[in-house]
Amino acid sequence: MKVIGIVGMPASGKGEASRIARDLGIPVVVMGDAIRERVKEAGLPPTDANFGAIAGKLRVDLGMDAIARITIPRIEATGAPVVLVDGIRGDYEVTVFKKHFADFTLVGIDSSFATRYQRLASRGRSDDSLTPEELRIRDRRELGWGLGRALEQADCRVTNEASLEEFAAEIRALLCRLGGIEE
Ligand SMILES: Nc1ncnc2c1ncn2[C@@H]1O[C@H](COP(=O)(O)OP(=O)(O)OP(=O)(O)O)[C@@H](O)[C@H]1O
Repeated sequence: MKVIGIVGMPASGKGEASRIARDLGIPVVVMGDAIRERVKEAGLPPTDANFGAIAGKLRVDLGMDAIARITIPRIEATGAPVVLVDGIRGDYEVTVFKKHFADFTLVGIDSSFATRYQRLASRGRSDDSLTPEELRIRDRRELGWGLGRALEQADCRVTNEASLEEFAAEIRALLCRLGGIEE
């Protein structure tokens, strides 16, 4: 099984990369879904603060790599030859995946703060930050989990500063190459 991990700052384009993977027939396992399910089970509203609190608690209770360990069976359950994992937030998680999957490639996505803020403001998901200060807080929280160190471990980097079409074409070509899929 080939496993491709996607890592990037909030609103850098990970979700778009996942959508392109699905279009190519590559199943996508979103690490945040395990958190979303737990927030729902706890009867809490789906806010950024609640996702952060539950994710933080899992890491305190079960270790910094808890969410990666919870995600491994979900990846294996797809039984697919190539799987994309979205939502890596820390270097501990990268270590878990590298150790568990012999063929693991980490793709880093780079977008500037200004670009991410602009895109987030127009996305309007229930947990989207709407002020620059809130995005700064989200960035700091994720960097605190080791996101910067995870990005440094990326096997390849894609910049997402131009149009969605350009980004999509670059991601599609990369996923085909990594997954051994004909374009
Ligand atoms: N190159 C681009 N041009 C225009 N819009 C883009 C581009 N890349 C991403 N977007 C849009 O920016 C928003 C954020 O992108 P996306 O949801 O993929 O980020 P993310 O990294 O998954 O975010 P999060 O970390 O919050 O889950 C989305 O509405 C997406 O459609």
